[in-house]
Amino acid sequence: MATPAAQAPADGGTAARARGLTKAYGSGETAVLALDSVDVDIARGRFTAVMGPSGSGKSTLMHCLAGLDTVSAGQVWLGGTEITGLRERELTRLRRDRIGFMFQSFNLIPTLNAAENITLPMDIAGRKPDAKWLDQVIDTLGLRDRLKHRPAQLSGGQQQRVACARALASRPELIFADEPTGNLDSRAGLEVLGFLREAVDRLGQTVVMVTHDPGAAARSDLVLFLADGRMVDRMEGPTADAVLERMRRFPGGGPQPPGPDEDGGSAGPEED
Ligand SMILES: Nc1ncnc2c1ncn2[C@@H]1O[C@H](COP(=O)(O)OP(=O)(O)OP(=O)(O)O)[C@@H](O)[C@H]1O
Repeated sequence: MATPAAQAPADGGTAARARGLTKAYGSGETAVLALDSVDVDIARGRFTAVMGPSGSGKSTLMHCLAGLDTVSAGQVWLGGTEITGLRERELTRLRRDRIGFMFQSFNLIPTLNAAENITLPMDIAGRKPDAKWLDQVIDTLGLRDRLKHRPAQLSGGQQQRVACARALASRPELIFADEPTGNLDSRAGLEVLGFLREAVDRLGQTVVMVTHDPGAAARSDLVLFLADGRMVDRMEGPTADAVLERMRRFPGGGPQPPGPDEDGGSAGPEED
């Protein structure tokens, strides 16, 4: 089926929307259909997790929703703006002004201190941060006494908190977090998830997080499940056990939880 026409895009309650989103890599015999006609609505002011087996298309979905990758077919809107079809220059500006990013590797600049890292994207854009908002973000993330520290002088969890503050600094319409706890031990990971949760609950932000960790997904409001490039299920009000159980039903056995004696076993029964 052809993708639907560019009709009324996002309503007030939708931060991002995709219709018929299709992404193929390569061509001919080596072509991979990473996303196969995905329809998705990301609700404003909510914390949405994206899960699925390895290779199911989670990162590709995030990249296409964030305008980091082109689509093969279908349409994507950020708020009321259709981003499919925008030129690279417009996309760069849109990403800079309207989206915040957090990655597994914190991507901080080693020579800048925490405060400078937090405001760097805005500095590059020539925009002045809203001082009141920035104060609120810094206090929410507990970074007040770390602002003069450079990344090497911070723990992994603190570095990810700085990355979180950087993503929040411009008060973006949408924050994309790709495995934000992937490089953290379980305690620091839980802390960062707590801050993302607070960013949604206290600061009214919208977060989309790709994760392999059922415990992390349990902090979200809604889990979307991808398999073979298709949106196959959704779970409101997830618990770690329910997510783990759902993942186990995928062929191949679901997520890759850490080993029993490693940190990060947040899929355990104590976690919720
Ligand atoms: N640049 C690329 N070139 C070719 N194939 C790609 C490329 N990026 C992703 N793919 C393929 O697209 C499919 C989806 O990949 P994607 O990284 O989105 O999955 P994922 O669910 O995020 O996986 P993981 O959980 O392992 O990170 C996979 O089969 C992958 O091999």
